[in-house]
Amino acid sequence: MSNPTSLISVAGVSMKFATPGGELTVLEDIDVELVEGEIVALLGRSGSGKSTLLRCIAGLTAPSSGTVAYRGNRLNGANEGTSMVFQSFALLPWLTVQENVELGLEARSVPLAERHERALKAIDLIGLDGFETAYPKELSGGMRQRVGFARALVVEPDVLLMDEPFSALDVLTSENLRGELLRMWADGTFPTKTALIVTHNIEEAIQLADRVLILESNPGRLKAELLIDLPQPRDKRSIAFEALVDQVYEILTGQRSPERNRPASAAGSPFGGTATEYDTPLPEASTDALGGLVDLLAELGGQEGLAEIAEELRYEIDDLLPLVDAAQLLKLAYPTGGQLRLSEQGRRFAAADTLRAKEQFATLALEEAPLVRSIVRELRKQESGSLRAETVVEELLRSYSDEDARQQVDTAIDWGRYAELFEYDSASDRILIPGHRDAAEDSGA
Ligand SMILES: Nc1ncnc2c1ncn2[C@@H]1O[C@H](COP(=O)(O)OP(=O)(O)OP(=O)(O)O)[C@@H](O)[C@H]1O
Repeated sequence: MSNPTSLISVAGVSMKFATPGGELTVLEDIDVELVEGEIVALLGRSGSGKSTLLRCIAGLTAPSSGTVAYRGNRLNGANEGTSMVFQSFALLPWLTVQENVELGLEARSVPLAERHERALKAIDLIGLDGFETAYPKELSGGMRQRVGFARALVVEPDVLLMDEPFSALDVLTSENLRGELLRMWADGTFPTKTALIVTHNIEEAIQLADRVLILESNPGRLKAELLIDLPQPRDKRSIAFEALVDQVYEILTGQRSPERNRPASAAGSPFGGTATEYDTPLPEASTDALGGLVDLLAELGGQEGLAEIAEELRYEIDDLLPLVDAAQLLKLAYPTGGQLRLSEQGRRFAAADTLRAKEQFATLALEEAPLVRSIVRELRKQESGSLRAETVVEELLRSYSDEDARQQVDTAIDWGRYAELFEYDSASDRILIPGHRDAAEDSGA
């Protein structure tokens, strides 16, 4: 049997962006080969660089280093062999369904009559006949995304690129659309040779793909590749499917590097702390949700599969994994083999009354959460016993984006308030040592 034709070759691709603190490496040394006849899923946490890699493959962004080639030819601009389906549908509201679908062909200078004919065929294929003259606002989310698919497929691309195409749809609609696409793929009517789908939904990746590529974050590196050789249609309740889901959770929660991908030029840490403090970001987890997770685990006997927890809570990985990271950082629980297990600390925390739980949390936060510790230390140095939250954000801008820096401070405030290590006055945006509210109001510093 001859080897399948290689359509896309990504070799040594890295991507860096400039930030106020220096360069941020988003993708590092990625090698990916897409061959004819396969569906590949690219899975990773939010911010791991999935969309950036997809944009490099589409030729919409040039990598900082490395190459992307289509059928052996290195890209130098848009990749003519691909078309894209977006999470947000990206339809033009003033054009009808048919006109939106024809757009893809217009960009490739296809004559008018042929455009009409091919658009009607794509509309028919994707189950949109009857809606040719409708405007996007008249359509449900599912129908709008069908237009997104028809517009991408009308050019009959060698490689269909999909950026979380189902994540804006409700569960039933996305299930239905995924099922239809798989049926077309199986009976050979799907007019593309290969498909690459970006997703953060583990079950979706395993349901659709022949191969799942897992990207790790900070920086985005290829962490693992899983071959999924289950026959289609795949039964999500089967033991083999569930075992694969557990395996992905295990990979995603596996030994994470404590070193943050901080910009190369950044040095030092907030308020003169150590480099390690600077490099350990707080996971975006509220104390409420963290307490809820620990309680749930305790109710379940101290251990449960991450997939089962996600299902129970109806959480996506981007909801659950920051909580798991926070529980792990604070030594309340730890992931092992796709399961989450309470530690002795975690058991005590779950069993404690509110006051004791807060005291325990305060000790853990001071020991394990560097930013909380830095803030407490800095507050003690201030005569007013208070500090502008924005000052902390500014310190963090040396190594985080604006949004991430504010999120770090918001999380630290939530943790510190719950632990009663400090208070926060939203009107003045000041963090205060408990009991120093009046002093801060007087000083105005
Ligand atoms: N043009 C840019 N300039 C600076 N930083 C950028 C730029 N584009 C992306 N980033 C950063 O690169 C990182 C990866 O972004 P990307 O959108 O590729 O991740 P993702 O895995 O697709 O995330 P999500 O699942 O949230 O969409 C993020 O931290 C993002 O802020």
